[in-house]
Amino acid sequence: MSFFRSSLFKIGFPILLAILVYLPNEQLFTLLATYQELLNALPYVLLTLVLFLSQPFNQGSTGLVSLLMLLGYYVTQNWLSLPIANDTDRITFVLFATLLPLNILLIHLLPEKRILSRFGAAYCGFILLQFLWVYIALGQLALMDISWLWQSFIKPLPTISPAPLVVIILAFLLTLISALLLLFRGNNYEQSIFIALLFSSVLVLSFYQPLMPELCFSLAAAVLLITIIDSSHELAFIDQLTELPGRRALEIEITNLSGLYTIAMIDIDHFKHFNDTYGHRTGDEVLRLVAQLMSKNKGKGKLFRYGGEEFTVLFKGKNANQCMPYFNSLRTRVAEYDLKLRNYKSRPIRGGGVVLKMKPEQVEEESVSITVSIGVADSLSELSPENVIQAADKALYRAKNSGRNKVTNLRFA
Ligand SMILES: Nc1nc2c(ncn2[C@@H]2O[C@H](COP(=O)(O)OP(=O)(O)OP(=O)(O)O)[C@@H](O)[C@H]2O)c(=O)[nH]1
Repeated sequence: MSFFRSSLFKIGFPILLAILVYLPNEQLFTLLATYQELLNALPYVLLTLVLFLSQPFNQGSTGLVSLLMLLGYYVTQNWLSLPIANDTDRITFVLFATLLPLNILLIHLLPEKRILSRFGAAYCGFILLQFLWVYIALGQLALMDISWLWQSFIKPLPTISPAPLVVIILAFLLTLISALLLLFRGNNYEQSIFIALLFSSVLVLSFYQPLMPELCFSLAAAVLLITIIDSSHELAFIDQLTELPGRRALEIEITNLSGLYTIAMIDIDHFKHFNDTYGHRTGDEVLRLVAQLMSKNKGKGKLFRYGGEEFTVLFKGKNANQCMPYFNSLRTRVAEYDLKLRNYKSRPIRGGGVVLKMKPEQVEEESVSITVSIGVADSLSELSPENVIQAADKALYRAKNSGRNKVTNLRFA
């Protein structure tokens, strides 16, 4: 699951789709041509769906992206019908191919606010102004001889696109910028911007290929839809701090449990003391680190953040006895991990790993060790998953009372 949430996948998957669309495939085009009317309507349907979903799911930027894509698709269907023959058509295409990617990239600078708000109304006004400007500019240009433009620096690429090379390069450059932002910051709305820019660029590059607007806008909308659903799922079920599935995910998981399974409750020892000594922020980093350590050493178990400094591991198809080696090794790995706290008192706030921007001589290092207590129970002696969790909790209590840094199973205690 973490691979599908990685920036690499979020960038790689849309690129793969974009390449597939770009590669000419006669048979596919012939097949799709028979569904022309359906294909014409598909981007409108999908993008409107994304636009509406962005409101309750609080994904304002994705809403803005879908609004721009809707308008972009409308322009391709009504203002840019092929063949693009005269100067006005060409300049319309150049304006479309420049303004759409620029407006999409601009969303990076805007606040993440819902469309149905004063902000959304102001944004719609801003877009309307651009349409007005384009309308007036096109009217003026129609009265002038602008043929010289095509001979000089904005020469269109004759066979593949009505856009000049410089506009195509601009579109891909903006896509690259958004890919880098997505790679280094990884926010969900950045993925929406990247998807829209990528498919707009492919469209600008290959506008003369059959069904390109329909395919590019439909695919962009489909990936946006997946993104919006996935980020809502993430918000609901994934713990933001540790990036592990949270308590709600566990609750849903246990409603589907049956047969043989083992549940372990894992609690970091003396974490209150740790927080009091090193501060809450360092405590957060430690929680994240312990989560990573446990993810690497959980065997085939499924790990959840139960809440606070407590985690849960679920093993399906195994009894407690069979799982004990995993839990013992997990406990040992955490206890043996040499946790280095670097200048924790003056550490700046961070988003991911430990960030230090200090001269080496200013860095103070302190080694601390963290231990965990683990309580284990299985479905062999309990009636329901809730009972198994309660039994694991009791076992954890026993582990704490018998000195901590222990794995306890009440059946064998
Ligand atoms: N930094 C940080 N602290 C948290 C978080 N959630 C819970 N805590 C802290 O975890 C501590 C839990 O303390 P206790 O329940 O008393 O347990 P403990 O100190 O670990 O002691 P034992 O469990 O008995 O070993 C409290 O200080 C909470 O504030 C979190 O997300 N971040």
